[in-house]
Amino acid sequence: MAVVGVLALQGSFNEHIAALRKIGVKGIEIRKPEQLRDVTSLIIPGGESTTMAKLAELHNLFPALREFVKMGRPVWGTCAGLIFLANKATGQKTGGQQLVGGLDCTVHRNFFGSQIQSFEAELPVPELASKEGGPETFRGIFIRAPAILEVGPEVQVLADFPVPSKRLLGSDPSLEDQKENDEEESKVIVAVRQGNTLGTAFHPELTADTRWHSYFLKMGNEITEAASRSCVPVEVSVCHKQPPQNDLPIFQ
Ligand SMILES: NC(=O)CC[C@H](N)C(=O)O
Repeated sequence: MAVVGVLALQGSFNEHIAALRKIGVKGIEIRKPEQLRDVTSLIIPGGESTTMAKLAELHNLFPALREFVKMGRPVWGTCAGLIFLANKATGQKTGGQQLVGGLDCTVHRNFFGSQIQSFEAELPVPELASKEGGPETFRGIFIRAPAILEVGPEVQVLADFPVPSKRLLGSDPSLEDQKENDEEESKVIVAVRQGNTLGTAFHPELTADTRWHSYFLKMGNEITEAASRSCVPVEVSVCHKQPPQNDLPIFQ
């Protein structure tokens, strides 16, 4: 049986563990570097990335987290976790914060505004639906969420979200004069994959739809199978044919 580590310094780690339990997978809380040895994949949850980074520093977790990503183990960052995994973050607090890195993208913190501007949206998720079945869209819960503004060539975009073009002007000074863009729509990226690294700007663990969790688990299977045919693959056989219920919160 797969054992997934969930970084448990702060934020929605319990909700991720509950979502994993729903698909029959054990999630264990990670608070110390040596605990990473016991898991084959890792989820870095949402929360508050500056606080989480300070706690990770305090527990000397950054070198072990970077090593884990470098080894090609599957790692998924949601929201603040996505910020952790980005190679570059903008909109940080004064003094910045340490990042784990590994995901070739630029993430803008709090892109959609403050806590009260948090929102939910149905996101088209073609790759997720083709691999996991179920509805063509996924209900994204964005809580003071970041957005991905740039990705490198090896990054696969799994979901994006429309925003007014002028919303992006502040992030690219060369666009300042394009006032005619006022009514136009652009897109920001909200879910990506690069090899075994997955990032979502929203919170799948706060919905009843476990497709991102099973998608992530299968990323683990892909490398396990490649590394050793003798390993027992993770069983993830969840039926997603019915549209998921909106039954927040799922944490039990
Ligand atoms: N829901 C979240 O994880 C929010 C992330 C938060 N805005 C940060 O910068 O850390």
